[in-house]
Amino acid sequence: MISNCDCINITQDKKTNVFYNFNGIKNQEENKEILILTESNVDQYDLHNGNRRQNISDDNALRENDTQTVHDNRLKTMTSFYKDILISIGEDPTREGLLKTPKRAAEAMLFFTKGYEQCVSDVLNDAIFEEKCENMVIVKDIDIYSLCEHHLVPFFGKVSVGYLPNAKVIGLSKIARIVEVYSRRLQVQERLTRQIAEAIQEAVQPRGVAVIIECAHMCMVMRGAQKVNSRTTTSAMLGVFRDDHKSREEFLSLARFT
Ligand SMILES: Nc1nc2c(ncn2[C@@H]2O[C@H](COP(=O)(O)OP(=O)(O)OP(=O)(O)O)[C@@H](O)[C@H]2O)c(=O)[nH]1
Repeated sequence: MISNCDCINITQDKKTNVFYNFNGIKNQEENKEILILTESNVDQYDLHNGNRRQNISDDNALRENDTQTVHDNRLKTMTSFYKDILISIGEDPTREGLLKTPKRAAEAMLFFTKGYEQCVSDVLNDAIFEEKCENMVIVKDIDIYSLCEHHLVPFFGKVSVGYLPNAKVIGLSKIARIVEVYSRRLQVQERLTRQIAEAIQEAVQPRGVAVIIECAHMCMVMRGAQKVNSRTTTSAMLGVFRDDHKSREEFLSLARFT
């Protein structure tokens, strides 16, 4: 903490040198007032572009350093907001069926966005192995559930990830964990696709990475355009997969996208 005024603390993120302020409830343990990002510092975090978390070595998830007290304060604040939402839609939050709903909804939202609690380097856990493998590795049909950042409603589907190793392989489960870190955040499908590809590229420096995602977006199904059967496919091809159509074809055929 570098300065303190009545109800706002200005804090410096040591990794990025970014200054940001929190408002809210006192954290007794650390004698800091820390609660929730304000609108002004969301820009500083470049949350919309996800730029701050592009680089594994500089990946610093927004809620990664939450203490239990900060987590409890988030939950308390969000519960109160959800109660207001119930009132705003004309409901009675005191009726029996809704008594616990604000807290449940707050817990659910924190779960849906739990990717902010982890960064890629945490989940990798050094599970990178030296291996003389030159053939394509594909992990396919990984289920994903994410939240569209425009409407805060779900999009979900499957992701397939392939890479051509270059003397190093990554623990298979870590591919699924990387997918989880980035999908459990507010997202657009294109950025999610790119972030997964770039994280694997950075982790094992393979000859190429291919990521393909197919999702149904509830913002297009349940509201708006209401196109129930629409699916969105996005891909990110890096290295050999971008330059060599045979490798790309092999990936698409093994991942069953052709
Ligand atoms: N490219 C992209 N667009 C998305 C994604 N998720 C939601 N969107 C789009 O974000 C857009 C937001 O458009 P707006 O016109 O600002 O919002 P809106 O009035 O709710 O739009 P409609 O959905 O057309 O009713 C919509 O076209 C959504 O389909 C995504 O993952 N990728």
